[in-house]
This record gives sequence, C-alpha cells and structure tokens, in this order.
Amino acid sequence: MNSVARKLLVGGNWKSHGSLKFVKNFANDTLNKIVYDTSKVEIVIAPVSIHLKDAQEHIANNIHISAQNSSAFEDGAYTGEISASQLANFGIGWTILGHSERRHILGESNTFVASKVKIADEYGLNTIACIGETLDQREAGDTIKVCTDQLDAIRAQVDDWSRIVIAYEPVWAIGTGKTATSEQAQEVHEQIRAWLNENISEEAANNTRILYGGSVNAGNADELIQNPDIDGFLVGGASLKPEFESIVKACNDVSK
Ligand SMILES: O=C[C@H](O)COP(=O)(O)O
Repeated sequence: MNSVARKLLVGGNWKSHGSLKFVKNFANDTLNKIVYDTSKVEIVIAPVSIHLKDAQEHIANNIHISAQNSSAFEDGAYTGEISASQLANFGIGWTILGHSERRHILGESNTFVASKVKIADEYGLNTIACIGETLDQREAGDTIKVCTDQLDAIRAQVDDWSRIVIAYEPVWAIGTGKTATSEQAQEVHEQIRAWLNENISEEAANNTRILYGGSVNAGNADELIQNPDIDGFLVGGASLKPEFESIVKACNDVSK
C-alpha cells in the first residue's frame, strides 16, 4: 500500500434529534460559518429525514446532506421506507447505513445492511457504512472478526467500493463518553485497511476513507486525527453543538 493523501471527512449524525428551528439556527449560527479548506476536508450532515429539505435549503452548498438510512428495496410496497432512488431524485447524495443503533436496536443483519449498500451504490449514493463491535465482543477478542464479518457481507454484494466510506464505531464508545484510545482506534483502522488491501484492492485500501466514531468531541479530535489510518470522524452528540466546528478544524489543521 502507498501512502496516499485522502480527503478527510467529518460527518454529523444528528440521529433522531432536532426540530425545524434547530436546523435553521444551527446552519446559520455554526455550520455555515465554519472556515475550512474544501480540498482537504468534506463535511456531511445527516438530519432526520423529514428535515432533509430544510437542511438543503439552510445549510451552505459546500456541506453535503445525507440521509441516516435508506431502503434495502426499490420503490414499492414497503411502508415507511425511503428508497435510494427517491433520495437520489431528491438531490441527496449520501446515506448512512449499518449504524449500530439500527443493527442492535432494530435488528438489521449484516446481509440486510449489505443489501442497502448495494442498492444505494446502484443509484449513485455515497454510503457511510458503519461497523463496530460491542463491549462483550471486544472483551472476547472478537473485534476484528466482527468488523470483517460486517465488511465481508458488503463485499459479497458490492464490487465497486469507490463510493463507500467506512465508519468504525465501537458500540461501547457511542454516546457513552468513553472514546476508544488513539491506539485502540488506530489499531482497528489499520486492520480494516489491511482487509481492504487483501479483499478488495490496493486501490481501495489507499483511497477508502475510514472514519472513527464514538464520543468524538472538541477535546479528543486533535489527537485521534493524527493517526495515519483515521481519515475523519462520524460525530453524534457533538455534531449538534457549536464544538462541531473545533472537530472540523482539527481535521483542517492536521498535517498527514
Ligand atoms: O454516528 C455517530 C455515532 O453513533 C457516535 O455518536 P456519539 O458521538 O454521540 O458517541
């Protein structure tokens, strides 16, 4: 693998938070004021689906808007689903798939998540594909197996990885205030990149962004982003606060 400068990415996953007023105010007061080098850093914001239109209206064009989920199926009789085709038609270029809250609370399997990635890719959406282990799995020494099983399921259905961004989010670090140490995060990211090299291609290993997610904040982003295999963050709670700007700045200012 070569050492390649990958564009860093900071995602804000707003989960089921926010109101129309929040979207407008946070766009104007925080997001649209962030000064960063767009050739070095990308920002992707994922609001609640019924706020996507308002996000498109209020958030500046340099920031991408993402869905938090998309269907495993084409348009059709799937009550409550939003299809990849409908998102693309709506001008949404990104989706987050396989978030641990959907895997663990809503029971989405590796295969089901992979089906979503496949159809998102077919409609030209960029996917932030989330993977990660629970605390029990980490303590059992299964971290890499869990992550690579999740990736293998995607590989079984998707050939083109050029629109996939991987987010490594240890479940025990999400919303808990417990961040993986810089060493723990880098160790897993390095192994994910090695998996890409062995199972997809050297090109995919060099070019695929691998984000870290799990209690990222203004206080830990600077250290985490120094690691060679951490290409940005998927931020939950802190993406709803003004400190999101500091996380973007940490990526903007790092020398890799
Ligand atoms: O998608 C984001 C992750 O679930 C991280 O959430 P958090 O930053 O609130 O821990």
